[in-house]
Amino acid sequence: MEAILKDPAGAVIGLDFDGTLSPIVSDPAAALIHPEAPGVLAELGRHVRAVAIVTGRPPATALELGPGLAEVPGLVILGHYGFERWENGAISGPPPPAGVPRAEAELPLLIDSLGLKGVTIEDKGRAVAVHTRRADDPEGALAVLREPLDELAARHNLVVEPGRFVLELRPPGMDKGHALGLFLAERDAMSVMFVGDDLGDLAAFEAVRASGLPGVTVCSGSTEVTALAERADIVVDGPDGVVALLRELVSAFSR
Ligand SMILES: O=P(O)(O)OC[C@H]1O[C@H](O[C@H]2O[C@H](CO)[C@@H](O)[C@H](O)[C@H]2O)[C@H](O)[C@@H](O)[C@@H]1O
Repeated sequence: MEAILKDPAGAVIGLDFDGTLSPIVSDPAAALIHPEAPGVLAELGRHVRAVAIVTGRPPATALELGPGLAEVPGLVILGHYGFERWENGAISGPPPPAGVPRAEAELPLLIDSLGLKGVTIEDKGRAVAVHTRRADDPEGALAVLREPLDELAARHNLVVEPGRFVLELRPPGMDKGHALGLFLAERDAMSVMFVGDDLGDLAAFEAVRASGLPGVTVCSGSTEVTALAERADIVVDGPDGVVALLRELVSAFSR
């Protein structure tokens, strides 16, 4: 943190979206960014080298669920775990893998055959997520789904990304750590902070350490995931705590 405070202009600030900037809700389509987050990110963006949102969401969805984000100066969104990038109003990325629609077509029958109720499917374009938060037994449904989804993913050249009551089938070859590492090099970062809440953010925590830069890892704490808090330098209380921390940073930069 010392290096970031000493030279904000050299700092890259990376943040996850769901559970970090946006409070967790039961319906993924109803998620909305913390009302104060776009404003504080805009202030932060005026001081630091770059602000990047590194998320499993498609960048277009993050912008939809994050009104005001498009106005954050210099913001980059590395979506789909880094496969898709939004910057200056434009989205770029490789063509979506053919395996995703094929796997998705098999999902309703598979879920039905396992006798699961309340399990929902989120079509994300270049990935598909299977959510259990609204199942009768979310934890149990996750356990029942794990092996069949591993098998389905392998048949379609996909991998399973676990998260908060979700198993996502997505293409291999990219993760938040790789995405963050490339971004730090691209921006010639002098220091880095990454804020996340879920298992997919562990790779970004590792990238902070592997970069060799002065870095700080922050966990947006919850009762649902403990693995991140155990590895974080700082733990704050969910998106409210994240916004408060970012506000403190902005005040320190302005002094
Ligand atoms: O990398 P992230 O920005 O954290 O995105 C990861 C997944 O987040 C979303 O699911 C999570 O948030 C939902 C809304 O609060 C919640 O209902 C769900 O239980 C969480 O797992 C999103 O729906 C996924 O597509 C993202 O991959």
